[in-house]
Amino acid sequence: MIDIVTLGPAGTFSQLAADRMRSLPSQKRLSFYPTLTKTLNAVGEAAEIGVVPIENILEGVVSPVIDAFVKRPLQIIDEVTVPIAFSLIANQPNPQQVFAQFVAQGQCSDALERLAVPLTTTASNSESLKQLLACETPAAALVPSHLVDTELRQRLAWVEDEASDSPDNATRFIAVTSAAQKASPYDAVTRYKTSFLILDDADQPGLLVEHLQVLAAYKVNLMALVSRPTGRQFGQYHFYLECEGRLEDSALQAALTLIRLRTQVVTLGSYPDRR
Ligand SMILES: O=C(O)C(=O)C[C@]1(C(=O)O)C=C[C@@H](O)C=C1
Repeated sequence: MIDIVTLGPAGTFSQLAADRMRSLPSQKRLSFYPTLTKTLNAVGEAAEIGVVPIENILEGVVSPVIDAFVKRPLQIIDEVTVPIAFSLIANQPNPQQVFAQFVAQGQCSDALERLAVPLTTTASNSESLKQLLACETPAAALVPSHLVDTELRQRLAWVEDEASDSPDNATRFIAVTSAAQKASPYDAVTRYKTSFLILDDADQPGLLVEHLQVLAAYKVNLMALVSRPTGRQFGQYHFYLECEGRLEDSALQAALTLIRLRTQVVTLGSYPDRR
């Protein structure tokens, strides 16, 4: 039995993602951690694999995950995209506050604006439901629609389904293992992608352009480029990149070797492209 950690409590979209991640065995033991940082810290310690969100189609990258990679690089071994549907629910007719997870707030901004009550930020969407159920004063919560079953509906004052800003809302999740563990073997028919970090330790004019020109010269197709502040000085950034292909591909290898001459590159693994 393989041990997997993800964001809890049970019922998060992260749990759905762990259940749907193709390369993970169906026989697995899932443990839940209260925050994304704690989940990632448990990988390689309490569990072999972690499942975390990396990008939402409306909100962009999940910054705590990218920032955690800068501190401790893990290996991405697989990804899955999960459609995200939210319901806004209330325990009594006139809610005076609303519980909502920090990433979910940005995905349901219209519904929250219409409700116009103070927000209490939670660490996960299941936590928002838990807090609402424990609340005795009139309150609302933004919760995953798959958690609002018939029994819960009967206990609520009202339910607004389709609370996302877009019906196309979706989040991409990744499965990560500690760098010491080996990723699953490659096969010839699967399309792969590779993630890596370029760490800013030599800020100078044109540095990013030069790195991108190297990738272009070797015909490495970029799929994502995200900057995150280093937290040390304004204007200093780390970059998270995704590109087509595997680390073993000679073009990507050559490009990264050249980029490494100028700055620090941290590879985060090659894994199946499940778009
Ligand atoms: O709270 C959850 O249900 C999660 O799985 C976390 C998370 C995230 O942080 O991105 C995942 C998907 C949704 O986009 C919103 C929240």
